[in-house]
Amino acid sequence: MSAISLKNLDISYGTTKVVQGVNIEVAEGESFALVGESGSGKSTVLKAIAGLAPDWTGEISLLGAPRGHKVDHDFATRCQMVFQDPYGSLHPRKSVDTVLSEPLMIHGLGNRNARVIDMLAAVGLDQRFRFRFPHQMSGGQRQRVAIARALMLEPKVMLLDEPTSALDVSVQAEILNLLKRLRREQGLTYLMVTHNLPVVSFMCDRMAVMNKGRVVEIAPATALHDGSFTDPYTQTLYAASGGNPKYKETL
Ligand SMILES: Nc1ncnc2c1ncn2[C@@H]1O[C@H](COP(=O)(O)OP(=O)(O)OP(=O)(O)O)[C@@H](O)[C@H]1O
Repeated sequence: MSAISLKNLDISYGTTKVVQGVNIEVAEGESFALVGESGSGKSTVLKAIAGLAPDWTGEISLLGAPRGHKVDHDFATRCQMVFQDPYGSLHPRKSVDTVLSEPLMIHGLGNRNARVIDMLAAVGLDQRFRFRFPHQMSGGQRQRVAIARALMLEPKVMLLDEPTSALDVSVQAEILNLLKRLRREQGLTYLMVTHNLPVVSFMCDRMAVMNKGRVVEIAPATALHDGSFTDPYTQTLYAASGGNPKYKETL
């Protein structure tokens, strides 16, 4: 069974179709990247899976269960999204404790204190961060909180939309290492949007390359070591990236 299955997915904003005929199967436990230039439709695919893009046709399934078009709370417990900008995704007037407790309150789940304490530790934040507000934290610390919030309901699938591109390079490496560790420890599946090929090389097993709303190639991330791509657009993208620079593993 696939963790994420997209079949003949078309997505429109109004009368404009921005994603066409996307077919992707992400295996359980896999880390899969969506890459491509700005405007190619990567984030829109994630939004449709998360229920944030209203106008889509085709099939979206998560762990074997099809997604409908309505808000689906059960879906939210299995799949969560982390956004690029931790400022935007955290409410400025809510403490970390509130931000982390909310998903459990919404879903009527107990043991909030224990779970908040555990998740802060899991994302490498000291317990004193529990009663801080977003403006009292660095960008990297805010992104750790956003990741902790996404994990509060113990989802199996994480949708990561450029989760490190708003951070400076050394902090990017810290967050990528954190995501890598969490995936291993919690058996997570990742679908990650990025335009950064070194991130794919470091984090992902496979990648789909998007151009103008379509998937033009699906390749193993190891193709980034030798440039063995078949599609001309992918080859151009790879050449423009200057080869295969790397992030350092710190675990
Ligand atoms: N809310 C919206 N309303 C109308 N058009 C939109 C909306 N959001 C995105 N689009 C359009 O859909 C297309 C795909 O956008 P999308 O954000 O998915 O691209 P992307 O590949 O993720 O780009 P980037 O890397 O810059 O985030 C673009 O042409 C964009 O202008």
